[in-house]
Amino acid sequence: MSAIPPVLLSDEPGSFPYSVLAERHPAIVGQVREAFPYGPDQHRALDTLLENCTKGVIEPLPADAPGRDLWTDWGMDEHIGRSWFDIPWLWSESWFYRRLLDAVGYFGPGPWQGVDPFRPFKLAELESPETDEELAALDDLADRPAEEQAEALLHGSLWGNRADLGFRLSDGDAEARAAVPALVADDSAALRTLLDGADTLCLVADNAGRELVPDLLLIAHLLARGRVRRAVLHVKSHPYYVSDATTADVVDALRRLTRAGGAAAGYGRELWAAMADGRLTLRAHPFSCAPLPYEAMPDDLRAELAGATLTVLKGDLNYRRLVGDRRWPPTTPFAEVTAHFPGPVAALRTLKSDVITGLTPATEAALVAAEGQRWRTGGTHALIQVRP
Ligand SMILES: O=P(O)(O)OC[C@@]1(O)O[C@H](CO)[C@@H](O)[C@@H]1O
Repeated sequence: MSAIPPVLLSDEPGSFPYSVLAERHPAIVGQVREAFPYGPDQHRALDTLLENCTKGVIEPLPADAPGRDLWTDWGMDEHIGRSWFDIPWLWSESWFYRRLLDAVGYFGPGPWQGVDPFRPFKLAELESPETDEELAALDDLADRPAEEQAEALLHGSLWGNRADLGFRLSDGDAEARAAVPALVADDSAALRTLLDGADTLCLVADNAGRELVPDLLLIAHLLARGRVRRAVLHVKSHPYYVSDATTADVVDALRRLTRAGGAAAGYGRELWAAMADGRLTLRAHPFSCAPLPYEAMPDDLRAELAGATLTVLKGDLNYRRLVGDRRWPPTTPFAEVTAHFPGPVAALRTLKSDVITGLTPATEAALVAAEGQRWRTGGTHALIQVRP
């Protein structure tokens, strides 16, 4: 068993975690503020949040705040009074989204209850010409052999993870940088074996829009071909990390598909029918927005995932939560750091933060020789890792 490195904090100026707290979060506050005709109370609360998240300390949730008990279970009391930069990065990031939702009145009561502050950005992406193009490409794919379709849809879902609005906010050039198609780790053969004839596939979604659409297409394909009997799509219980998918985002994506025409509409109808007959279900467990690694998941979720043939975790944040948000030596075996997970698990992720495991020494050496450490955070590399 490898030695366990400490969890990532955000206290090192110049590091990626530091930039997220010092730059990305203030930028998100600014964008949300501009996107809605908020009133003076909300503007004041956003000012307070901005000051607090960059210069202040963790302050307790009010006694009557919704979800306060959960946050107490998730370690709030031990962080109170400490700088956001000195506590685990994973924790302070989740806290930021929680406090942002408080500031705009998301948890209510009041007229802004349930109004997703990120919805305008998510909808803009769903309506973008890029989404049109991606959906139109499905018409050509429809004539290809089933295996080729499955492969294309799997890679669509994987690379869809580049479409992360939080990431693009703090890295304006991200989209223009060319992706490197060769995966840094590729267990897709093991993934195919697990998916073939699977009873239950749990897919833990990441971003809405241009990531969720290909996730849904992949699920539709697997269900329609009978490769998977049923699928459970785990989404966030509330808006999170800007573009993370909620139930409302699934509904928007399904509507987008069904009105697209062509092959896309066929996928949309398949998914709509699968929702109706129970082959596709949604799950929004509160732990989906917890500031903790999956190793700490509660018993009910553990039991549920233990019953799945395979759980596929999408994206960078889920990867961090799966392996623990630690600076592992990159060659630490993936199977070792995911041994805690209650069943077979796969990660589909583009690399957008420092955490990485499961590389061969040769792969790591080649990446470092070519790019220094930029490959870790640039969003140009991707991986498929499986622990059967
Ligand atoms: O999980 P996702 O959408 O793939 O990526 C999330 C992300 O943009 O946000 C985190 C930093 O704020 C990092 O894990 C990563 O850069």
